[in-house]
Amino acid sequence: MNMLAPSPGRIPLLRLEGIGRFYGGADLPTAALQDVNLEICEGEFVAIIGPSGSGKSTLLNILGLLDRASDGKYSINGADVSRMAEKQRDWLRSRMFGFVFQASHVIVDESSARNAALGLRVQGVRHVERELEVTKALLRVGLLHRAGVLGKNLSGGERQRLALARALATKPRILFADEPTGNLDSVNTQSVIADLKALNRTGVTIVVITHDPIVAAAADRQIVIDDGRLEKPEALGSPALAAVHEHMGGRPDPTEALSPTSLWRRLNLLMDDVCDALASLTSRAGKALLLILAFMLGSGGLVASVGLSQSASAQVSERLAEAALDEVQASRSPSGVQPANADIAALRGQKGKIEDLHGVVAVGLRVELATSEFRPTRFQPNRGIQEDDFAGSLLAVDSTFLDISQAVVEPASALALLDNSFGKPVAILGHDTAARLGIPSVGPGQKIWIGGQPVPVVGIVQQPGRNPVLADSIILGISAYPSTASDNPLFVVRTLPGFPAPLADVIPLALDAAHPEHFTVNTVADLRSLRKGVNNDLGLLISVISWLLLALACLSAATSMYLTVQTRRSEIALRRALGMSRSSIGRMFIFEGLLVGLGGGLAGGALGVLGVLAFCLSQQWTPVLGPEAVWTGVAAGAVTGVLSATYPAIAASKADPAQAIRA
Ligand SMILES: Nc1ncnc2c1ncn2[C@@H]1O[C@H](COP(=O)(O)OP(=O)(O)OP(=O)(O)O)[C@@H](O)[C@H]1O
Repeated sequence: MNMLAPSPGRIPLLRLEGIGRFYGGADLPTAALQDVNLEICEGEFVAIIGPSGSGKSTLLNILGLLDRASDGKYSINGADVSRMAEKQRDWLRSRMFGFVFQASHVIVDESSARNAALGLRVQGVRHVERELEVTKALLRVGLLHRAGVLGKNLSGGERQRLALARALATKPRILFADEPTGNLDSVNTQSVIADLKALNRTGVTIVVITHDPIVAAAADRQIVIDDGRLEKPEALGSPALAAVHEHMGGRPDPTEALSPTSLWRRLNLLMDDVCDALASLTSRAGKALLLILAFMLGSGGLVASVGLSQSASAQVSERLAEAALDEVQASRSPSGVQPANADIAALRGQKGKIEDLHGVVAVGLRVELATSEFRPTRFQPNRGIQEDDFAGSLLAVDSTFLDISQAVVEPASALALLDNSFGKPVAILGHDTAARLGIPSVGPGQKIWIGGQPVPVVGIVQQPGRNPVLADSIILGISAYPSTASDNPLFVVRTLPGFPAPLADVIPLALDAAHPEHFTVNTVADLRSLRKGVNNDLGLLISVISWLLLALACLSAATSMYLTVQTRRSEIALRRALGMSRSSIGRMFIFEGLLVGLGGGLAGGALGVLGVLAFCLSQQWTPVLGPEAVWTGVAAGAVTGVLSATYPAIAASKADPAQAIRA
């Protein structure tokens, strides 16, 4: 039967007056709908039919508040919803409407039960109630046994029934169905028709778009649309309807139901957003893990770098604190007169002058030689053996210098050779250097080459004491060192406790009474300020690198999330269609970013702490890692996670449901 006019005695639930929908610019508009007048009453089963491109989906989208008309007025239960705010339209969709779309939109990575609960979740229904309603709805469409199956593993017919269950669960007043039997065989088609009819018998208004004559015939009324116009335009406001309105005592405003959202409901919705974000991440576990890894590297690097610089700083402080009480270092001022090759006798003379001063315990001598000039090698040069350049320090020292440094040298007898090696140079290796050169212990015939000359290795520094540089040095005896004019000898003076400051003034005078300015004396206090400077520079460098790592993690996560938003367009459209607000969609993605960032931050924090512990253990340092370093890592992960999700979240919340649902 073809009933173009509403049956008398029914309530006009939906009313379109002069509705037009135009696409394209103002200069060349394309009309998808023109001057549509239509009334649909409560409890009706209406089929909208017409050729392809005639405007059926456009009409359904306007009726379902997924799209806004360009012209005319749309009222629901008498209230004009054409200019209604987006939030109120979302609310009406979630409370009054159910949707079954042509492509049987379901969230493919979520279970049937979660899919069926989506509308209830948007309504803010509590979990216990939700489970009950979902069970009832799945039972009704015969899908309860498939409750745990993922959407992607359902057949076309099952997906269509799942979409129906999702709509049924919310107990809608109106069900909009766009080609609900489009992809189904005749058995499934009959089953969907039976479901729709049964639903209609319970009082639900049904508006269905269909090409299928069997579905159209099942409806009470067929509305034919062609080229954007109703084939038989309806006269609005029939006397029968006016009487009904009068009987109802005016037109109830559906917005009356928009009660202020309670705090409890808000919290509930927020928790749901977090659960959605979690579910979405766990259903794409591989991708989520990669993102977490990116944030983990960034924040782990940050925690490790903060911890390592703190530990290194503490290590240096410890050594300086030891030295501060009883050590000064004297050297020629840069402006001082450069002598001809500093001969060893002259140096010993100067050393003696310092030793004679009151408060001096011992004086060590050290000259740093240029490795570029002396080119230390393990094997004889020019014999075709390729060796890396030596990266440590090449020092010429006397035994007192090593004593003052509290270095442990094995064998101890090697120390004496430093001061007198019978005119031939000898070398002691720092233990790192020895390991690198493949000389684990001292033995007959062990030698290295310096300046093209063989130099026997007579000892190994097992512990560098106060002077960590010694571990990575080649130490020559000062008695036979090849002095050059560019050398600047350093006198390291061990003093009685408390004497560094007065000796700092006296030593230059003792060395050259006429020109004390030719000598500079550093107390360890001076070195402290130097250390501070070095630490600041080092800390800055490390934190710049770590923030750079985090920024990269943020960028890669933002790109990945943006791509995810694109692939989830139909899911986003579905959520919007079911009444989820734009802000809720945005929040869901922000929470995804937050969770990924937090996960990465926590894992990175743990990794950073372990890294610092392992490094400090290997260096025999005391690890120093304040809790703020760990929290910085976690907070950095969380903040960058949210930042990375911001643009994708905005893009997701702006998605137009009417457009995306067609995809
Ligand atoms: N976003 C859009 N921009 C431009 N034109 C559009 C847009 N959406 C729909 N149209 C046009 O509006 C007209 C009506 O489209 P609509 O999808 O409503 O038709 P339909 O009857 O549902 O078609 P079908 O049965 O093939 O799904 C068509 O000519 C279509 O090309």
